[in-house]
Amino acid sequence: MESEPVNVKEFQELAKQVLPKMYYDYYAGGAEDQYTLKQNVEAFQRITIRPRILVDVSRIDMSTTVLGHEISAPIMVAPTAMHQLAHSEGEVATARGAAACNTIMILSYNSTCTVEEVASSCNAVRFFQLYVFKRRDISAQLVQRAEKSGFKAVVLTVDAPRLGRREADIKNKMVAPQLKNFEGLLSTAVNSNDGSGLEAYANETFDSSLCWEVIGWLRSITSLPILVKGVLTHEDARMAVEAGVDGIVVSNHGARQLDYSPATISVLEEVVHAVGGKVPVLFDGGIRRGTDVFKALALGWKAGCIWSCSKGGIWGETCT
Ligand SMILES: Cc1cc2nc3c(=O)[nH]c(=O)nc-3n(C[C@H](O)[C@H](O)[C@H](O)COP(=O)(O)O)c2cc1C
Ligand SMILES: CC(C)CC(=O)C(=O)O
Repeated sequence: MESEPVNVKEFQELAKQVLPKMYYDYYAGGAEDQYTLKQNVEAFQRITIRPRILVDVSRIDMSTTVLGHEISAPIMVAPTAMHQLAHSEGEVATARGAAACNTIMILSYNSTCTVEEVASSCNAVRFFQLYVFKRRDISAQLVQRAEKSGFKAVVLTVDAPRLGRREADIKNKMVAPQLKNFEGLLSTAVNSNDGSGLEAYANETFDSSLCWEVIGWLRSITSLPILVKGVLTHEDARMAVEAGVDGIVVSNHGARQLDYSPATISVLEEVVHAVGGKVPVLFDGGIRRGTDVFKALALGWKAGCIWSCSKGGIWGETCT
């Protein structure tokens, strides 16, 4: 590319040029036929905007609050694993970026930098994304380390009882590195001769028996607010509210888990309606532009509404 990139698509193209194929495919890919991956973006493209004229827009304030934390715009950093596969500074650099933009970063449980390294690198408000291992003691330790390091919320990912079947990772024999957070606790390194090492790591460690009981368990080990990430139906949204969560993230994990799950923008209204403003609703999947953020906002009427875009490195909230 001759000139500076001007949109997320162009950044993605640059990434393809410079990253090893195994890593690019891991970052960019979805599960199985990648039908939902395509739909996440195309469902946004099908929504058009009905503009109104002669409205004074000379002074715009996009700032908002998420769980009481003020951010400059309804955009935050979604949790994505293993940033050091793309850059040696990894999540520390991402956190600095979030701080510079005055927004919140959600650090992945599977980060390549430790929670302590990220915490000491900048003053960004940070949330901690959690997977629950079969070894709950290890997950508890991580949550408690995050809390001690000043993270402000736990985002529990619930759409990965098993890792999605990502066919590119299987073909590339995707390597799972040793993650520093777990050094001395558990081996995460899988160099697989037989398919995706990442899938082997996840299937070995993630607790596939997880059910609603986990919310009570989490409450018993942390005083941080708890958000549930991976809600796609009104039934589960209501159950999450009843379970006492502090927030809901509408997400299909960037189409990396269950292929043929709906495009997230197509279920946002259903979830927002079911939640009825009781807790904030966050959103991610397919956001690639500011107009996508606007569309998600417009569909999140009457509720605090948050959304994210990992490919563009953004997330956000508004309140109407
Ligand atoms: C490379 C990559 C790694 C991810 N890692 C995690 C993770 O560790 N934990 C998690 O809850 N979600 C993870 N996600 C899902 C994102 O948090 C988010 O739900 C999704 O990427 C949003 O869709 P989008 O990629 O279309 O913006 C990952 C997504 C990508 C692309
Ligand atoms: C290491 C993986 C389990 C992280 C993840 O959630 C993902 O790749 O989507």
